[in-house]
Order: sequence, then structure tokens, then C-alpha cells
Amino acid sequence: MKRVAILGPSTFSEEATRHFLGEDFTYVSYKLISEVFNATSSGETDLGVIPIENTLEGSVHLHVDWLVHEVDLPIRAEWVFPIDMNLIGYPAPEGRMDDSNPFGYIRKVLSHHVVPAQCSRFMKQYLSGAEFEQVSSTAEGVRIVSSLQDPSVAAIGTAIASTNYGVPMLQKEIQDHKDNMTRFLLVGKEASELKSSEDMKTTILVTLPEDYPGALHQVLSAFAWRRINLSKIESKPTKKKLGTYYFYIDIAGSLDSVLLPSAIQEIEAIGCQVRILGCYPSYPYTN
Ligand SMILES: O=C(O)C(=O)C[C@]1(C(=O)O)C=C[C@@H](O)C=C1
Repeated sequence: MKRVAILGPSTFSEEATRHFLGEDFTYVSYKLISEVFNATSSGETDLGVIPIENTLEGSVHLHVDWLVHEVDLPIRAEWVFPIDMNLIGYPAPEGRMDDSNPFGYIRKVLSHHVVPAQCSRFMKQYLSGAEFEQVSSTAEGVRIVSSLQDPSVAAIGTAIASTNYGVPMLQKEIQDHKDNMTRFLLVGKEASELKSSEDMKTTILVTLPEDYPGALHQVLSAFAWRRINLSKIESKPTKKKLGTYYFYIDIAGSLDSVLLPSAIQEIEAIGCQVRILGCYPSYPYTN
């Protein structure tokens, strides 16, 4: 069975990956996302799972940076998964009940760094008196809460973590929007057989030769006149020189199509550097 590195256990990454890949894979949990990248890069696992973008938070920049700067791992698939955030902790101690704020006794909240942006309304309303402490995953927060057994310390994470670590669920679905989704990437050195998808995507990085007027327009027009749809474009610092950027571009379409390779050739012909991060099937969420 192929081995898949995930941030875990009892995380959103684990839930999302089991839902997408099923049980024909061996899941190997790592505490840090850097370990997920390194395990996949070194061959300790065949594949790795990277949360890359969220409806409420946008790109997870740290993970994009790793994908671009630290490893050479092609993207093999992407899928989206609904994310329901839950407040997990112990009930208010006797005498600490406050009718105006049922969670006013919580002084510290532990979770992954992307979580406050996904639960900002709830946190503002009920947890404004609590300090937020970043931990390596949502599940790690729940694990620490279970070891402390202190009602003033709570976590935000998955329903599975609440069950597995035996810490009560204080409030379900505290994310800002009901339809909160995270997009996950499957990365790996070798292609894997996956269920078929009607949608193919290609991700490229484009570095402009120099900063001149209309450079980005020229790049975009190579796609526009061929009627190639871009689903995402983000400028990111090259990390080599202040004020220099590359563009991270998600393209709807496959490298096997007639038009996309010629669009890439055109961009290269105007002096841009193009790096292909992957050409892969994309899966919408299905229940
Ligand atoms: O900490 C977790 O549970 C994760 O799987 C990580 C992660 C992320 O990095 O975006 C995955 C999905 C949610 O958006 C929140 C956290």
C-alpha cells in the first residue's frame, strides 16, 4: 500500500484525506507540516497532503513557500473539503458561570495559525478575553488541552479530536461561514492512480525578466487570446531581492491540451522563466 504523509492525527488534513483517498493507503501522521514535506521528499512516504487554501483565510502562505522554495514535489491532485471548526474544552468550573458570555471563563485558546481567520466572529464575541496560542495543528491543541485538564484552556479543532482525546465539545461549527472549505494538494515524486476527474488543472510559477510596464499584461494576454481560464493568480516575493516577485498561477486545463503548451512557450519567448508545479486532476467536494 502507498504511504501518505499527513499532518495529524485527528486533524482536518486526516479527515479530508481519508474522505478523498479512502482506506487503500497507509496514512503516516507527522506533527509538523515541514515533516510532511520532508518525508515525501526523502521517499519515507510516497505522497504528502498539503492544505493550501481556505475560503475565509485565502492561501496558506507558509505551505505555498515550502512547495515553491524548499522541495521539488509535483502536485498530483487537488480536492476541497468542508471545514467545521469546533470549540473543544472543559465546562465552566462551579461559580464561574457568566450569563453574558458562556465562554468567558476561557483564558487561552490553542489552535493552528489559520484558525483565527476562519472563526473571527465567534472569537471576537466569546473569546475576546482569551489569549490565542499557535500550535502545530488543531489536533495538537486538543491534545494539550486534554493533558492540562484545565477549563481555562480550550482548543479549536475537529470533532474527531474531541472524541479521540476525550475532551468535550463546547460549541459546534464556530466558523464564520457555514460553507467554509479548504483546498488540499496531494504531492509526490511519482504519479499515483486516482479516480478519474473531468477537470484538469496546471499550476505554474512565472518570473518576469524585469519589472517593465505591461509585463504582466503580456503574460496574461498569452492566456486571454487563447481563451484559457486562470482560476488563481497571486504575486509572491522571490525571496532573493526586495521588490521582486513571481506569479503563482492556477490554470484550468491540461498540459496535454493543444493551447496551453503554446501559451507557455509564448511567455518564455518574452523572457519569462516558467516552472511547472504540476498538471493534475481537480475534484470538487462530493458527499
Ligand atoms: O490543523 C489541522 O487540523 C490541519 O489539518 C491544518 C489546516 C490548515 O493548515 O489549513 C487544515 C484545514 C483547516 O483549514 C485548518 C487547518
